[in-house]
Amino acid sequence: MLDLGEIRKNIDGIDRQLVSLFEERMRLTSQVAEYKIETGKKVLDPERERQKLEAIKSLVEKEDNKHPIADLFSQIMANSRKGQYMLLEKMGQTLREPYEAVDEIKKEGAKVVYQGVAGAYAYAAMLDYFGEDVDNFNVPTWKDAMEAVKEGKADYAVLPIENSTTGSITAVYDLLQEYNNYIVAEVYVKVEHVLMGLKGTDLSKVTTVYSHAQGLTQCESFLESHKDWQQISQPNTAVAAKKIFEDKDNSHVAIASKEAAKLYGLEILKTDIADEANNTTRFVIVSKTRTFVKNAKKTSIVFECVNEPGSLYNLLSHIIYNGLNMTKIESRPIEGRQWEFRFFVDIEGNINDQRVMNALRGIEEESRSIRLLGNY
Ligand SMILES: O=C(O)C(=O)C[C@]1(C(=O)O)C=C[C@@H](O)C=C1
Repeated sequence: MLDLGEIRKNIDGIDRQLVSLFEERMRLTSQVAEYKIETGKKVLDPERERQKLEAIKSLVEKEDNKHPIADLFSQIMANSRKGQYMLLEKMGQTLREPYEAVDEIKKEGAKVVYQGVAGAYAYAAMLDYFGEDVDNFNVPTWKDAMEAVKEGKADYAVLPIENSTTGSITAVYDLLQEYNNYIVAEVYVKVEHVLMGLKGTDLSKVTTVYSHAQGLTQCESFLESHKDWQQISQPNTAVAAKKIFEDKDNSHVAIASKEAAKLYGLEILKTDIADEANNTTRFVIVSKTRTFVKNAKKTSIVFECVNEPGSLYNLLSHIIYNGLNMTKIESRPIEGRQWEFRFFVDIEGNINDQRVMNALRGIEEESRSIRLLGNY
């Protein structure tokens, strides 16, 4: 009968040797880092790693151990690289481009653009962040909003990026990639649909309800109890509210935001009519300048990795290795390269946080490209 205690004691002895050899190896790779700092040589040396793995595999006696040993040494070298990036960043050898750090994003006198019409949810997000007196204008598309910021016609754009029920707004992610604008803040707006009509509207006399198709779908249960109402969709919820105001017919009602009711002087007939109580949209505030608040807590990046096994895993390992929390990942196809993707990632932390610096450094060195989208 084998003695488990005895076997484990032997394993413990071997592990002690592995740990001490690992530490000795890490000390040597720190010296390599010093050499690389002096000479400007890149940390990642794919040819050396390839040769190393081949050599290691040829050392094993048992064929079955070839794959596990290569796996183990890939990890050891990945960790040695991470240690080297950490040293490089500590020595001030950063690749990060400079930015302006401010106490607060400047809101006074700012000109803001949003997509849609007054009373829409982007409009509510804008008022929420910039205040009621903000100097603003609207444009028909999200791309127009990005363009207005790029051309300096607006200081900031307000764009929806994700909804808690329906997910990411992928077109806006693509625009963040296309334009060299930066995310400087975010705002969460609860999408609270309310029923509105002219002052003194009698619900029992209503014949028609207007809203955006999404608004009608999101209030399905409420509309079930008003089956006799004709449902008519409009380009967006604010247009529906405007229609009630203009048509002056008190048998017509609209489903839109509270802001839309206020804007068109309509009476709120019923609140909380959406099926999903916590329907929230996250909006980003985008600027042309690299100006981030000093106490920013979230870092957004976009990167592309080479199309080979494990490449995404390896890049994300920089986030894990530095103990950071990744709060979001979104993949989008790369135009002109079928079935290749770029990844949008949000991590908790400020870009001045050592751990964030190390992770971004590692991804920068080992990805095909990376861009900092914002720190807010
Ligand atoms: O030899 C080097 O240049 C090192 O930086 C050391 C090491 C390793 O851990 O073996 C780490 C990273 C390189 O990609 C190659 C090898």
